[in-house]
Amino acid sequence: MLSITRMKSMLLRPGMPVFSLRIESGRGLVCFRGAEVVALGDCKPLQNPSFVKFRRCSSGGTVRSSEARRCDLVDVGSRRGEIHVIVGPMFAGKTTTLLRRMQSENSNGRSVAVIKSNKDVRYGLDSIVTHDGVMLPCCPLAELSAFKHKLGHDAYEKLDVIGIDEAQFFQDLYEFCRHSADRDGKTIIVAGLDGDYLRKSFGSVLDIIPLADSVTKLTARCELCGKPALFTLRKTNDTQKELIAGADVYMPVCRHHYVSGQVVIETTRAVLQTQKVQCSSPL
Ligand SMILES: Nc1ncnc2c1ncn2[C@@H]1O[C@H](COP(=O)(O)OP(=O)(O)O)[C@@H](O)[C@H]1O
Ligand SMILES: Cc1cn([C@H]2C[C@H](O)[C@@H](COP(=O)(O)O)O2)c(=O)[nH]c1=O
Ligand SMILES: [Zn+2]
Repeated sequence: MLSITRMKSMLLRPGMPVFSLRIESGRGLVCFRGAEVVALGDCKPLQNPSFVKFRRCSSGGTVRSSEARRCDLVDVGSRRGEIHVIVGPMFAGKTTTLLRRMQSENSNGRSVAVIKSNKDVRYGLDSIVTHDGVMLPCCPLAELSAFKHKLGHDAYEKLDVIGIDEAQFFQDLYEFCRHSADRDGKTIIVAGLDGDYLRKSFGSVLDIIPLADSVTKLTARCELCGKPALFTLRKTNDTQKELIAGADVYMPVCRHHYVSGQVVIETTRAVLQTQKVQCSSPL
């Protein structure tokens, strides 16, 4: 633990690497090397810090003779971050579960916000919408790193819970979840596809499993036999990984019907390819 009193007697020593501290309320002039504070300005005392989070100064580099840097001190000790991941095939209830969890957090008096990828415009842009048509306002983004700036620093500081839908479309998912939970003490609830139509890892969803407090894999109903559906079958011949669509293109299936269905689709694709080659070659 670092008390303000320990900070008083430190003097700047030129040529030292400098970090910065952030405090939740107020701002301070403080520089330190490792856990040693090397200079102190008009800092407000930390409210009973169980520990303070050290971060390298945004300007980085070393301290020149009499220079001090404006930075904040944050007492993150009282806020413990969490990460909860909800995965499964399409139509498994991932968005429904996320939406219900966010409503529950909100009714418990916690401040919540939901983000979704701006790639998903199937049912509208500024709401997350389940396949049943249930909606919740959200912030559509291309990258999660834009969220704090878009929401505003003070509003972000007040947030307790952040929901992320269609997480497979965010390339910066890992770093956003890590920083928001570890550094900022937020509860992050992530909903997304674990696999694409080929049952391959989709985006960074599987990468955040090692960061997670909990992982929930949901199932849908197999459209062909009614058994639990683990996978998403693409009914068309499209082969690109990202194809925004609903039941017109995709259906949830069990393992048996995925394997048999995939065989039918691959055979059809091969036949069509052969016909295309024959049609294009001279007689
Ligand atoms: N084959 C299916 N199995 C399960 N639910 C289905 C199926 N087809 C349509 N649905 C509907 O989809 C809803 C789940 O929608 P949603 O939460 O948006 O799923 P996800 O986000 O996982 O794609 C279910 O409540 C159900 O009404
Ligand atoms: C399997 C698969 C899906 N997608 C797209 C299709 C939808 O727009 C979303 C998933 O929506 P949901 O909330 O899980 O129903 O992802 C894709 O681009 N590629 C795929 O392989
Ligand atoms: Zn089946």
